[in-house]
Amino acid sequence: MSGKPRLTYFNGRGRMEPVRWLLAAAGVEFEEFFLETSEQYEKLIKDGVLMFQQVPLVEIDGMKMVQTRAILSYIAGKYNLYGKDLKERALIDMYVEGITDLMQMILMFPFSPPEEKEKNLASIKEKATTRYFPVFEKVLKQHGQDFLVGNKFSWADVQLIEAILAVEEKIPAVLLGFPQLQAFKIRVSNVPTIKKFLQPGSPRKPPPDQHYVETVLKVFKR
Ligand SMILES: N[C@@H](CCC(=O)N[C@@H](CS[C@H](CC=O)c1ccccc1)C(=O)NCC(=O)O)C(=O)O
Repeated sequence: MSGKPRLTYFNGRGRMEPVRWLLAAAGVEFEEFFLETSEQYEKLIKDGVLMFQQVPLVEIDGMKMVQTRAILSYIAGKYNLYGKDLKERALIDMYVEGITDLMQMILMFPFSPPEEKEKNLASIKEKATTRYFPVFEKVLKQHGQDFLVGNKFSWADVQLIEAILAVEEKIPAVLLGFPQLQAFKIRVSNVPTIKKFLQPGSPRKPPPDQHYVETVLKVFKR
């Protein structure tokens, strides 16, 4: 047992990517087990390791954690990325949940039928630019601080930078109307642990491709 957290998921972003980002932001190294076959998945279920027969699974501090939100909250709390008090934690929760709603659209995009892709991409652009990004542009403008909550680097900043980069992969000019977010992106990209995660060779996963989609569908026999 190396003592490092052990992540069980596909070799791709999916629901595990925010966990990789948060551990990396905290400067925590981790191991990964990549699900490739339905036999591996069924063995995890048979061994009683997946509480709800689902992944992500993160083995950390002697626990076999499932449910992405619970995993992320635990990591944020453990590595002091969850605000200084209950109110800052509530603000971080609101920001993270909002961004997660946007990321869910991006997560499911590769699984959408070809005839719906154009519509779904337009929907991602519309929600990012009219519902989600304006919130954080206003927060940064109003308090004029480097980070979203308590003028300290937190889980909310990690989730926002991940979302900005993911949306830019699909819509490169998306930040044009958001000068505060442009400055935020540069600032947070230069936080040493984030800078390292953004370099080649880090555990950050590439955008989902057809192989990833086919692997997921094969493992779940969909
Ligand atoms: N609340 C939970 C949910 C966790 C969850 O939906 N896990 C999935 C794999 S994620 C996968 C990959 C997406 O890129 C995906 C997700 C959706 C559709 C197809 C595949 C799963 O294990 N499905 C097996 C089943 O449900 O039988 C959490 O937040 O952790």
